[in-house]
Amino acid sequence: MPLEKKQKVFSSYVESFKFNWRIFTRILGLLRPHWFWSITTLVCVALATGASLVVPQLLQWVIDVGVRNGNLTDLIIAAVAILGASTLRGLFSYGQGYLSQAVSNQVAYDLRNMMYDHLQGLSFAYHDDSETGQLMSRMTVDIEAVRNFLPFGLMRAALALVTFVTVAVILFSLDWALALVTLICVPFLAIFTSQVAIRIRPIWLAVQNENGELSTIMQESLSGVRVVKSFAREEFEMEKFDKQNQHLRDYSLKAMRFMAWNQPLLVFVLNVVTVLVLWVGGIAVIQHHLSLGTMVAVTQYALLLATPVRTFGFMVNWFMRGLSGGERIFSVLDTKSTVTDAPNAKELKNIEGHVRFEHVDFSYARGRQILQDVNIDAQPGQVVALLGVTGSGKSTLLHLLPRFYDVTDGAITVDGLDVREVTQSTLRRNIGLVLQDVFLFNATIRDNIGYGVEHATEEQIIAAAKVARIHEFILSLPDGYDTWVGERGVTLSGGQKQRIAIARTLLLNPRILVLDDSTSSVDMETEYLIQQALEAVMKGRTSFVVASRLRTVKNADQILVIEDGHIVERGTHDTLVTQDGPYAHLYDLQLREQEEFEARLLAQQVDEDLRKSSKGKKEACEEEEQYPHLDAENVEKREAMR
Ligand SMILES: Nc1ncnc2c1ncn2[C@@H]1O[C@H](COP(=O)(O)OP(=O)(O)OP(=O)(O)O)[C@@H](O)[C@H]1O
Repeated sequence: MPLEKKQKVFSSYVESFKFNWRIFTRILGLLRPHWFWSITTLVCVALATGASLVVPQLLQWVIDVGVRNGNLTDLIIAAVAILGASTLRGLFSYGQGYLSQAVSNQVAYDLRNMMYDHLQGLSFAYHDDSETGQLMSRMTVDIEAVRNFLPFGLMRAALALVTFVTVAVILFSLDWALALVTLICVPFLAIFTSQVAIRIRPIWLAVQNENGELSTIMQESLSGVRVVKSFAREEFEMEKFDKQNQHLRDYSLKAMRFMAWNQPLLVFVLNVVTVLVLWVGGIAVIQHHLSLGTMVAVTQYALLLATPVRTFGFMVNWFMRGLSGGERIFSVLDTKSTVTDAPNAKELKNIEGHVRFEHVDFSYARGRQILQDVNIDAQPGQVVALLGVTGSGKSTLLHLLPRFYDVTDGAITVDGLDVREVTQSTLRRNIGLVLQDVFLFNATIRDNIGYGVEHATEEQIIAAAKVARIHEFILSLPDGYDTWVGERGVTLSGGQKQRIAIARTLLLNPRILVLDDSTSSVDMETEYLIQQALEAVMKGRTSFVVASRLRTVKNADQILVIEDGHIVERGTHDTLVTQDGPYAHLYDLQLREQEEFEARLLAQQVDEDLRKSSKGKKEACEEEEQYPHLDAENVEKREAMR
């Protein structure tokens, strides 16, 4: 190999060693809170090793002194001492086994919490880029690898080290020549093990990555099972899964093949050492250079090395697996959230709800500019409706207010305070959100409505459900508020989920409301009910509403028309509808049909009521009370249609 290449290989080994060392010391750092039990475990390791090392010494003594002198008392003393040492060894081994498992389970518990808390704290931008399956595999498979690293990797390594060092010292004190013969395997083991460790590490990392990929595929196809089935793509999904499964199997087999070579080779080396000890020691005994007791003791010590040597391969395996798991875990833990609380972040309390967007620009991490020079001044209690074609940036704009993402330029203020200067928790507590994708937890309806408010009372939950017009429906279910909604609320219709989400937000009683198309999947009648409720709820609260429904737009204090990230028009319905601008265009395109449909629907309902009624005039008056949302314009239209 040319010198330059050799240097390259060497420096890559050094780099890999440094990297592994860093991960190793970080894993060791996880033991810091459990230092007492970790040290107790090490003491148990040392004592168990000590107890087992006494036995060959006793054997030497009983052969060389007791047997030679024919002293039965010596034999009895040796037997009792050996039994005692064995009992102590058993007890300390139990302590070491139990404590190392207890400590490692505690570390795994801490890691799971650290990872979960960290993931909860990471911004939307991180979650946009990461795969759920990979994160889940880090939370399970990788943490398990670190958990096993401690008892099977670290403790065994400690045991092996203590045994090697002590046996070496004792052997040299007994007979230096035999000691050299016995320990001849050590340099071989050191080189061999480091080679195995360096090669097996990337294989384990690949196994763990493939595992994450497999989890991602599984998670995606299970949560998207309806799409898979509706497109009859089961075969495709099965093949995709099988392919990934094959990758995982192949990498696992590669790792196992490596380890399978490792084990017999180590045992072979051990057997060669035993034969050498018997050969060299036997000749020395025959030539009277060595006592029989010493030779038996040396053979026993060589055998004592057998256990750590035999499990060396196993230990290296767990060691490297733990390091790969640690690397994947720390890469998540080291990720800094792009949205964090400022060091002196203030609490946002008792706000009025004056919201301003000042020259706001925004683009997602890797992409074009989505919002440009957005200016909004929403006075406390105002309703701001956002209108625009799909992809124009309405949801993005709403996501900036609770700091799901930070603006790229400009500022957003609440009561004059920049949202980046207040704590995220108090900011979000003041903003009630009903997002486009309604997400319900796999819990009861009561738990879902009460999600945002700790210790919400039954009365509060029912009151919110009533306002969101979902109470009657909930009562019609056999289990009422105790009905389990299934994963993501799968047992409910889109409209029912939305109303539960609205109730959940109402319970928060926020000063600022953000409603992203929250009534898009409800029928007209339900929408009226919800909108009536929301209008009452919006009173006194600053509200930002993505409007795809007529009533929201008409009643808004400000309508903002967004086109390709710019606000291109603003005003009220009455002013904008008369201008020949984008609003009038969008209104014609999206809303006029709704208006006419509504008017027709109402006219039909009223006609039906009148037909059914024997007291026509009286019914007509009642009808006005029944549909308070019927504005003058609709009444005119209805009359005209009649
Ligand atoms: N997490 C994201 N990462 C990168 N780009 C995104 C992300 N979310 C949205 N976008 C892009 O930003 C632009 C605006 O999207 P946004 O969801 O704000 O539009 P919208 O007006 O709310 O659309 P719709 O009415 O369909 O909900 C789109 O081009 C979209 O592709």
